[in-house]
Amino acid sequence: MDIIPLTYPHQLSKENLPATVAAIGFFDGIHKGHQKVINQALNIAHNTHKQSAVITFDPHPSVILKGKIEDVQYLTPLEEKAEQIESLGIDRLYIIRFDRKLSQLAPEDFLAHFIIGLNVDHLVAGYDFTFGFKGAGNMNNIDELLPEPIEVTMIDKINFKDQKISSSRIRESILAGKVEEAETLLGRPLQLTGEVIHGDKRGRTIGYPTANLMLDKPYFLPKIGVYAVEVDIDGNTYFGMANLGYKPTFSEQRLDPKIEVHIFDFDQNLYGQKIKVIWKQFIREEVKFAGIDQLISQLKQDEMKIRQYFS
Ligand SMILES: Cc1cc2nc3c(=O)[nH]c(=O)nc-3n(C[C@H](O)[C@H](O)[C@H](O)COP(=O)(O)O)c2cc1C
Ligand SMILES: Nc1ncnc2c1ncn2[C@@H]1O[C@H](COP(=O)(O)OP(=O)(O)O)[C@@H](O)[C@H]1O
Repeated sequence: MDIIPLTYPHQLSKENLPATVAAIGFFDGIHKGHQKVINQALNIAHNTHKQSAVITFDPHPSVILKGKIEDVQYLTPLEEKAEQIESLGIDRLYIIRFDRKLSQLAPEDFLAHFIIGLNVDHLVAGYDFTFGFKGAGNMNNIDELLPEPIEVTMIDKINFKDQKISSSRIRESILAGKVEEAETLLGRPLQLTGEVIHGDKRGRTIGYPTANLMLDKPYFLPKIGVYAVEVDIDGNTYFGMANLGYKPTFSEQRLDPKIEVHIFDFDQNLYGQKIKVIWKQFIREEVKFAGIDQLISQLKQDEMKIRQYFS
């Protein structure tokens, strides 16, 4: 997949670009609804022997329009968004820099410059996609705003349990620890990868060694607590129990939560290895124990409960 960052104005000329079917949207999370839009563009491109593209924006418009500093918590930060889009099989990804100048572009100029100007002759978007100054362009008036006619395909909203699948709904699910619901809405497992680093070497002394992770990129983390997890090591899947938190029994810091996982029926050195952790179910809140014996007896209960969950 070619990744092409664009600003307004860009210097590309239509004549040098292939006829393209493009899906457009912010697409944070690349969830099931987004996948439907992108897959529709892919199918049309395949059937009409054209190139496929995704057109997206960075940063999120709210950063510019609502003056939020760049601390929007993305479900898929740009790098992961690009990876997800690539995995769907898209040929090129245009990333339009969303700045003040872009936000002031009239809807018809947006289409002329970023749709017609990129040789897009078939555009696919969700029913609620808006574009141009004050979001005045939308899927109802797009035909009148296009400087020349092209095909436009609108994808209806998709629901889960009578509610629209949206990035904000998924964010809420994850923050509430509802990781199985997030998996359903995302249409893929909620997971992260990191390198196993050294901890305090306490785990082995209490019968529960834990692989401590240094994450390889920023992730949208679930609620603090203990989870049943699947662990992927070199393509092999194991079951385990993870703690996402601060180890309040041993530490006072509350700023930077850490992830560690005890893998069932496993006894190998993992330091320096990359492992993948897939969140399966929230088990309990993290607590500050009076001492190490209370922690151990709770870990035994967690293990029983989680082994049962997986059996
Ligand atoms: C399943 C699981 C649950 C845990 N729950 C708690 C907890 O509720 N409170 C806490 O202070 N630490 C908790 N821990 C963290 C342990 O304190 C930690 O694994 C232990 O101190 C070993 O740390 P080390 O890997 O740095 O040696 C949990 C760890 C695991 C694997
Ligand atoms: N079942 C297991 N689950 C997790 N790590 C294990 C397991 N068995 C062995 N290990 C190894 O032990 C290390 C964790 O032991 P621990 O005493 O908790 O040390 P640390 O505090 O450095 O994480 C892991 O990084 C890994 O290399």
